[in-house]
Amino acid sequence: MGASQKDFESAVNQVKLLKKDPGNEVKLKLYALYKQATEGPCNTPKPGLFDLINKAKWDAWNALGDLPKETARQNYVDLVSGLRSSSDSSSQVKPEADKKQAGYETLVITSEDHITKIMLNRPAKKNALNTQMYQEIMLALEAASKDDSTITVFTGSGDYYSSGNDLTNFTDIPPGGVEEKAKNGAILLRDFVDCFIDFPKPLVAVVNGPAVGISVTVLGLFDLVYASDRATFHTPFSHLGQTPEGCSSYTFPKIMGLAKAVEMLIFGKKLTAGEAYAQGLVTEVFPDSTFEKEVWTRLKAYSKLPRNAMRISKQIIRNHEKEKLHAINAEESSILQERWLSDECVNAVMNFLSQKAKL
Ligand SMILES: CCCCC/C=C/C(=O)SCCNC(=O)CCNC(=O)[C@H](O)C(C)(C)COP(=O)(O)OP(=O)(O)OC[C@H]1O[C@@H](n2cnc3c(N)ncnc32)[C@H](O)[C@@H]1OP(=O)(O)O
Repeated sequence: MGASQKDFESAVNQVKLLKKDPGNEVKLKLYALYKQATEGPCNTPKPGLFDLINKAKWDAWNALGDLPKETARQNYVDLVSGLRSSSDSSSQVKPEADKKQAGYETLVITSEDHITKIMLNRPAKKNALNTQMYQEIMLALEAASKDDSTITVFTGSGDYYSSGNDLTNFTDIPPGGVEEKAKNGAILLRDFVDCFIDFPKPLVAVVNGPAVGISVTVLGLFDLVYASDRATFHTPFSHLGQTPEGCSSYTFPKIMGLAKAVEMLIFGKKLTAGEAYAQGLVTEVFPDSTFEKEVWTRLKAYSKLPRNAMRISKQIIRNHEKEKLHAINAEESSILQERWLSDECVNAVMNFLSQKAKL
């Protein structure tokens, strides 16, 4: 028998009493199930691109399609019951969690010296970007665009900057099947890259180690890229049956010339930090032993420069390309939507996952 209206109302009240913040992804699920259970299928207009929070909520609700109200009610009650037991058994907060700005699970965000630092924080997975991390980065960029920092910095925790798209993202197939998965992936990719195209303040990448895939391609949209001499830059798209994203099909030829861009984007040549510097993708390379110290000293000095002058200069430098970049992003995302359904891509991802499977 399904959950009664009383069970549902009691679950709604229990959510307010949870000891531990369940994180954005779970909150979105709760929101979507609540709306579906009380109002049925999503019936409101899609919020605008920059209304990130309401758009994330709308996407979550809309993704439930025609799920019956009774099933949504039951799923809501089950989800809350799971949260209650995990909240009760883990009320001892880990020290690491204390440091993180509330609401983020895959990032550590700090603000100091007028610098907002967004640190990718899944070191055990080489900071691979899972769906939650893409969403949290979009929220973090929106918040950073409005806070009182002058510059925003991305970096990675652990030995990698980022290993790119989390290939296990491909395994979580929704009820609508692989076509729906590919469609959702293309929407996520497009929204994600749009946030970088539109980011109004100077954006800096502190590339502390190897970078792969989308963590490399979006560097073409950053204003400064500082790299440790341990960093490498790798875009193995053909190996994965995939194609370039992050506007790199446009920015890379522009930055490094067609020949070198082709070597990276079609043939998957991995660049050292020195090579990436020589080709204009990296602003400056530092010895790993002094990387953090040198880079942060530099950035702290830059962060004292007048905020508005920097923002307006960025606008002048970047604005005339914005429309073009949005169009390129849309095109790259829609090509990838097709690619993700191809045998070439499916086989490459299966190959990675089966090699890594602990059998
Ligand atoms: C929705 C938007 C989509 C946008 C399109 C984006 C495209 C891209 O970004 S394409 C690039 C995708 N990335 C890759 O192909 C890299 C895959 N990973 C690797 O090749 C290797 O893991 C490595 C070279 C990055 C590191 O190798 P190694 O030093 O041997 O370390 P491990 O392989 O043992 O990694 C430790 C741990 O992390 C997991 N992991 C690392 N990267 C990924 C990843 N990209 N996706 C999923 N999982 C990843 C790895 O599986 C290990 O996990 P455990 O076995 O559970 O410890």
